[in-house]
Amino acid sequence: MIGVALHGIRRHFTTPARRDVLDGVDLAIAGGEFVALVGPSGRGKTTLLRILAGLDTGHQGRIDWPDGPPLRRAAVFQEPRLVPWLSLLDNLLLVADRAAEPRARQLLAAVELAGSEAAYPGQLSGGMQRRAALARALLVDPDLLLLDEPLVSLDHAMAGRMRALLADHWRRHRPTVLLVTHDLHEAVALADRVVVLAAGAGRVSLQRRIDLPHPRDPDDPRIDAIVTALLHFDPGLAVEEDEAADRA
Ligand SMILES: Nc1ncnc2c1ncn2[C@@H]1O[C@H](COP(=O)(O)OP(=O)(O)OP(=O)(O)O)[C@@H](O)[C@H]1O
Repeated sequence: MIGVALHGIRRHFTTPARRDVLDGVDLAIAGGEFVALVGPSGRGKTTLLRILAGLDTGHQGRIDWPDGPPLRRAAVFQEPRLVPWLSLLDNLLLVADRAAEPRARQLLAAVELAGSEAAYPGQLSGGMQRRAALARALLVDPDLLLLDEPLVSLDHAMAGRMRALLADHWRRHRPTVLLVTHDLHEAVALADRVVVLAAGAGRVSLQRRIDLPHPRDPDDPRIDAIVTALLHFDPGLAVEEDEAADRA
C-alpha cells in the first residue's frame, strides 16, 4: 500500500494575477487510507490533486513516498478526458492490454454503461462520460486513486450507486484514495478522514477522523451529525452544501 507525505507544499501562480494558491500544505496520508479533501471553490483542491498526479510540477515543498512511489496511479478529473475518436471500450483498454477486455466490460456494466461499449464519447452525456472515466480509473487497479469531484453531474440516485461502487472497490482493493468534493455528506460517508483547506490561507485548517465502520449506510444519522460539526467549524463550507443539495 502506498502512503504519501506532503511537506510545506506551495504553489504560486503569476498569471492572471500573482497568487499563492497553496501556501505550505502539510498532509500525510497512510497507505490504503481514504481521505476526502473539502473546501469551497478556489482553495486549491484541484491544484493539490494535480501535484499528486504528477501533472503540476511547478510547486515547492517535498513529497515523500514512504512505501516507494505508486506503481499504478489513476486520476479522474472534473472533465472526463476520454479520447473522442475511440469507443468507450477502447478508451478503457488504452490503459490496459486486450486481456483486460472482460474486466473492462464488467466495469462498464458496473457504472451502468452496458450496451454503450461501442459508443463514442461525443455520443454520450457528460455524466455517462464521467462514469466511463471512473471505470477506466478502476481498471488499472490503482494503488493511488485521485478523484476530483467524479460524481458531480450525476443525479442523486446514480451518484449514490456510484458512491457505493467506489466504497466497495476501496474495501476490496484498498487503494490509497484522495477524493476532492464539495459535498460534505459524500466526504463523511466515504472517507476515513476529512481534510479542510483553510479559506484564503492555502493550508490545511482542520482534519477530522471519521470513525464510522465500513460499509457505511449513507442514511446513517451520525454522518449528518459530523457534517453539522464540520459546518460549525467552517461556515464557508455551507455554501457548497447548499449547491450540492440543489444538484441533488
Ligand atoms: N494554471 C493556473 N494558472 C493560474 N491560476 C491557476 C491555475 N490553476 C489554478 N489556478 C488558480 O488557483 C486557484 C485554485 O484553483 P483550484 O482549481 O485548485 O481550486 P479548487 O479548490 O479546486 O476549486 P474548485 O472547487 O472550484 O474546483 C484559483 O484561483 C485558480 O484560478
